[in-house]
Amino acid sequence: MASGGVILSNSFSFYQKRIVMSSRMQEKNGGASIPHVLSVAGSDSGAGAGIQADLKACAARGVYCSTVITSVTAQNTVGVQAVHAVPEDFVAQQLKSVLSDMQVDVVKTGMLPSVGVVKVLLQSLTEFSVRALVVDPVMVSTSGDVLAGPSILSTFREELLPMANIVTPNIKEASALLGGIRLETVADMRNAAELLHALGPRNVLVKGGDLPDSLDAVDIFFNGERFYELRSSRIKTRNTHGTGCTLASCIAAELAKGSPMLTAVRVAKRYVETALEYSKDILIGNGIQGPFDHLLRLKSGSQSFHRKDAFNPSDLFLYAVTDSGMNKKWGRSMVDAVAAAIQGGATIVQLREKDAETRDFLETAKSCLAVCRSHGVPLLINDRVDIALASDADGVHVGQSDMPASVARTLLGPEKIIGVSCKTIEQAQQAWIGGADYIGCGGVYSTNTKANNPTIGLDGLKTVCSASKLPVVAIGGINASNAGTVMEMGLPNLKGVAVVSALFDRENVLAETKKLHALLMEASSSKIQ
Ligand SMILES: Cc1ncc(COP(=O)(O)OP(=O)(O)O)c(N)n1
Ligand SMILES: Cc1nc(C(=O)O)sc1CCOP(=O)(O)O
Ligand SMILES: [Mg+2]
Repeated sequence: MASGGVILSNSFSFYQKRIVMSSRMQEKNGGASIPHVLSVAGSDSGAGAGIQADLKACAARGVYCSTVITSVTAQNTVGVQAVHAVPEDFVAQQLKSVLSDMQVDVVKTGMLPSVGVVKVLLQSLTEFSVRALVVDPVMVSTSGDVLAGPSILSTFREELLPMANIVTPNIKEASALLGGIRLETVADMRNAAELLHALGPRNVLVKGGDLPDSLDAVDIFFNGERFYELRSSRIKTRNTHGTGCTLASCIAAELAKGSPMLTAVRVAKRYVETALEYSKDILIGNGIQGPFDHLLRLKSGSQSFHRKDAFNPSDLFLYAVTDSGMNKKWGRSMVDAVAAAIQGGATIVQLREKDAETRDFLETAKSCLAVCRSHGVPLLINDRVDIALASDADGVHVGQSDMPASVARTLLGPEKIIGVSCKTIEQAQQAWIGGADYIGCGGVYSTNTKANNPTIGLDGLKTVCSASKLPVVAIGGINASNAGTVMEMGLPNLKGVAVVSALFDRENVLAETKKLHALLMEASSSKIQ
């Protein structure tokens, strides 16, 4: 065992052993190994910190996380109400169960409530080799509750820190580990990092989040040779419960993936910053310090998260597809055009901006989204999955030469809407397999809006509709004079019509949309399914 770290993290012998082991396992089980962090920490019933935060952080970073629970806390956003320590021999049993069976890359520690638990852990680490040990020296919760008594300090200093590849104290913890020295400035933090490093860990990260009077959050990273001042903007939010656990877990996760230490720290900091920014307004619990959202999904005000159904096929009834050329020609902005279409009865909108600069497209998408959201009308983006993601639009529409639906689904997740253009039964089948929500089928009639677009006619539409497992919207040359005919055919799965020029290559978008809407209502009153 190398001193000052569990095992040489870049040791050739480790990698050799790992490769041999994993290829043997792969031969045996036909599987691939994935980076693995073992979290040895306490449970937080409020799930903002502790084991629960570690699991979420590792999941968010794409790393497997196993757990050894050292203590069970009754805890919420107000504070820690009770602590129940897990017996030391049972902590030992959990360690053995995990380490004897699974190839753990990195061990990350959080709440270690007794000297006995630290010793049990150290014993396990001599029996089972891992690549790195990340020590988050949890002593006081963010609410101020004491989670590890002073008796443990000397064990931390003398036995645990010398084994650590990195230790990540906040200012209070760094001060406690160093016998109560005052830490009030960045210079004090540098000094503390150096003193802590002398205790044996290979790297030290002193977190300055609690440093008074600083505009940005400064952390000091010291690797024994160089100091790094890692600065990030201070995010104003009550939702900071669990940031320490998360940061340490994220460092462990990046190390498990093979990153060098400084990279792992930088990535972890950026991840925590992003998560805090993303969840700065969410409200969970009534206490002064709330949890944040590791998976960046609960963003306050995000209508898409709260949407009950990801997609309602009847939204395809009157599908307005924009065209910037047409709107420019008639001297109106995209947002005004979309607002008028919605007012006239459009039930779904697609932004089809073929020539827009990316930045302009994104801004337009955001503005149109605000209008659509305020009316409960879904907004899809034509072709550009990146714009859909960046604007948080409700989904995308892709064609046969765009990104495949299955890839778009992977990128957008299960809740977004995906539409695919199909002219044949095979394409419709493929769209269904790829995870699309609906298909656009055309050109039903010839069109000047899309160049070189083969017309499949009403017969082609009928063929695809009859075979489709997905709802269908008809497109191509549809206007007030033929929409009734299309809908009155009563084709299976046909839910509506998608229209560009009949709405937007007109002077009065509102009036044209109203007219088409009324026609569709009439035609569908007996026919639409
Ligand atoms: C509802 C709807 N159906 C079909 C299309 C056409 O998509 P695609 O084939 O990708 O062609 P472009 O629109 O990208 O030129 C559509 N946009 N919407
Ligand atoms: C964008 C588009 N896709 C089509 C397809 O057949 O897949 S036809 C088309 C253009 C539709 O415009 P208009 O309503 O002005 O005819
Ligand atoms: Mg396309």
